[in-house]
Amino acid sequence: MIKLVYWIIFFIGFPYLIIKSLVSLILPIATLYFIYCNFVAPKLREKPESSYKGKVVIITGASSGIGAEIARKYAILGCKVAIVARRLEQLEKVKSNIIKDYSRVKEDDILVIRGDLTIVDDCKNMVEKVIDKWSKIDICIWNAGSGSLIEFSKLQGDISIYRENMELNYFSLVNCTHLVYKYLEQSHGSIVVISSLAGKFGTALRTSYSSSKHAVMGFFNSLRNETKNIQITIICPGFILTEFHDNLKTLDGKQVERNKGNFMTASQCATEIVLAERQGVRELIQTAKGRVGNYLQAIFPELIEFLTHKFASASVKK
Ligand SMILES: NC(=O)c1ccc[n+]([C@@H]2O[C@H](COP(=O)([O-])OP(=O)(O)OC[C@H]3O[C@@H](n4cnc5c(N)ncnc54)[C@H](O)[C@@H]3O)[C@@H](O)[C@H]2O)c1
Repeated sequence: MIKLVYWIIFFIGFPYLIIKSLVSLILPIATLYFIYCNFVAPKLREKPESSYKGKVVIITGASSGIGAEIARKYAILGCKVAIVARRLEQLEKVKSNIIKDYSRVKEDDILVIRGDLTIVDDCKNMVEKVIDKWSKIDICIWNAGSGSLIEFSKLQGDISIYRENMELNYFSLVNCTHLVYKYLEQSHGSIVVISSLAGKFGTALRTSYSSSKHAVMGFFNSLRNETKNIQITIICPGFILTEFHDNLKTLDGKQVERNKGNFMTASQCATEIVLAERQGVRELIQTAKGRVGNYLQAIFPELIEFLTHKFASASVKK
């Protein structure tokens, strides 16, 4: 009988005590670490608004949506802003609206550059123009991007949409980063990459878009390890109210109908992006569901796959 009691203490009592003390030690430490990393450290790192005066910022895809709003935020901070996209008229409109709304932003503070970022010479021209005008580059916001919704099994022997997504969402960023690298090293500057939740999770209909955003995140997460002088911030927005959804490429070329009721505004999205850059955040996932999903994915990938599959089946049907 006494032996049995010893055995119970040995096999249940001791493990119980060890686990309990570990939990009571590890849980508070993990919670404090989480709070420090997510709330305290970013505040401590936050660059003051005044340090942005005169900084040179390049923003790609600034003719609409998130890019246009980011341009506005940096211009208000007193930066010199180069806005880049293919549609010159739209870019001029973005520029004149900013100048009209904020009298302290002058004509000379915003440089409009027309360019298709999938064309290497256009990217070179973009960098040359900025250096000619302001002789330095401090922040690059790689925002231009396009999406697609494709059911893989319906492809008819043509993967051109995959190449187009990759060309703009991945290769153009690699090329532009290569071109600005030495300037950013000199200025100890920043790169902000607008990825997507699709860069963190794979979901149905997004084999093309999601792979291009996964690729770009892989590139910048690796590059971060090669440089000490350049800050790299990756942004993963959820659904944002922009033209992006009207321009999604589909196999039949038709537009996709969407209920946009709960989409975040481009202005809110841009405010969070600029703050993330100021606070030196390495990765910002812009929705609560996305943040929880990201933690769960590391521990229970099957659960996330089950959930994404469930939601995706509904969207494939639609
Ligand atoms: N809107 C969303 O729900 C959402 C969600 C997650 C991620 N994103 C990402 O945010 C970024 C900005 O998208 P948005 O929502 O503002 O959409 P948007 O369509 O308003 O903006 C895209 C911008 O990229 C420009 N662009 C497209 N192709 C180009 C090219 N070849 N050369 C130069 N410029 C080009 C467009 O002219 C436009 O200015 C994209 O990278 C997109 O993948 C958007």
